[in-house]
Amino acid sequence: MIVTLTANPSLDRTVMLPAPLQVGDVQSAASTREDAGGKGINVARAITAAGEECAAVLPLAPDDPYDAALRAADVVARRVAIRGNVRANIAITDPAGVTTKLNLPGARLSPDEVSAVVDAVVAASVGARWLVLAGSLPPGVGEDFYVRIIAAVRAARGADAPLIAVDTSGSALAAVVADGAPDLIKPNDDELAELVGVAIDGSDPQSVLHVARALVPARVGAALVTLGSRGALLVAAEGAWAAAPPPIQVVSTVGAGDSSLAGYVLAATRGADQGERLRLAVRYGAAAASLPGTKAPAPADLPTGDVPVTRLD
Ligand SMILES: O=P(O)(O)OC[C@@]1(O)O[C@H](CO)[C@@H](O)[C@@H]1O
Repeated sequence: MIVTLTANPSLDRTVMLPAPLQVGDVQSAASTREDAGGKGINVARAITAAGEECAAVLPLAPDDPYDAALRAADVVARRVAIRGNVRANIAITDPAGVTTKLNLPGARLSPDEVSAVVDAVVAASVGARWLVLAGSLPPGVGEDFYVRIIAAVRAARGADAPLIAVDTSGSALAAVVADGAPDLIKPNDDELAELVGVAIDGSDPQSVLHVARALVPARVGAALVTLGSRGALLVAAEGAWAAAPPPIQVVSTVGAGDSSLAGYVLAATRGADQGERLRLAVRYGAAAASLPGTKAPAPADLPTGDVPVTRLD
C-alpha cells in the first residue's frame, strides 16, 4: 500500500495553443482540459493505474468543484474537510510541447485543519510501505509541515513506519532535509541547486552528483534528481546512476516529475534494485511528458524505446 499527501491540490486547467504563446497578444486556443491535479494526486493516479493499492490524502471542502474532477480521476481519496476552496493552476502548451505554468498559492488552512490533515495521514499510513509527501505547502501550515508529518507518522508507526519520499521545493524542502531525515527526495536540478546554494550544470551528471552527495546519505536516504529532457540521476548510499529518456514527442511537461516519482516508488515496491527504479522513473516521466495536460500515465502509455542506465559511482 502506498499513501500520498497533497497538502495543496489544484484544479489544473490546460490551454492548448495551435502556435507558440505570444505574451501580450490575443490568441485562440485549440482546446482545453481540466484535471484533478496536485503532485500527490498525480503520483496516486499513476500508481493506481499501474494496479498498486494507493490512497491519496488531501484537504478538500465538501462542496468544492474540484471533487467532480477528483471522482473522475479514479483514485482512492481520503478527504479532510476544510473551508477553503482548491486553487486553479493554469498550464499553456503549444505544439512543440513548450509548457508555461501559472501556480496559485492555495487555500489557507486553519490550525485545526492542519492538525486534521496530520491525523489523517497518520491514520492512512497503517500498513503503508511508502508515504509520498508531494507539492508546495498551502498558506497557514508552516514551512516545517512535512517535518511535523514525518515525525507524527514515525512516532505512531514505529518499526512499521512507511518509507517516506518528499517532492517539494524552497523552504519546505530545506526544512525536510534539515530535520526530517526522509528516505527519498525528488528535486529537479534547479530545486537541488537552490537547496544547496550552488550552481548546477544539469547537462553534466558529475556536477549534479557532486552536489547531491552533500546530502546523500548524511541527510536523506536517496535523491532522485529529475533533469527534464535529459532524464534523471539517482543518488543513493550504495551508488549513483544516470538514465536518459527514450525519444518522445513532448506534449505537456506538467506532472512529468510526479510520474517519475511514481515510477520509482512502483519499482521499489516491487523489489527492483536502484538501477531498475531509476529506469522506471525515467520511463514514467517520459510517458507523462508525452500526454496532454496533467494526464497521468498508465502502463500502456510507457515508451517502448531503450532507457540506458549508467553507473556513476
Ligand atoms: O504548487 P506545487 O504544489 O509545487 O505544484 C502544483 C502543480 O504544478 O504540480 C503538479 C505538477 O507537478 C500540477 O498538478 C500542479 O498544478
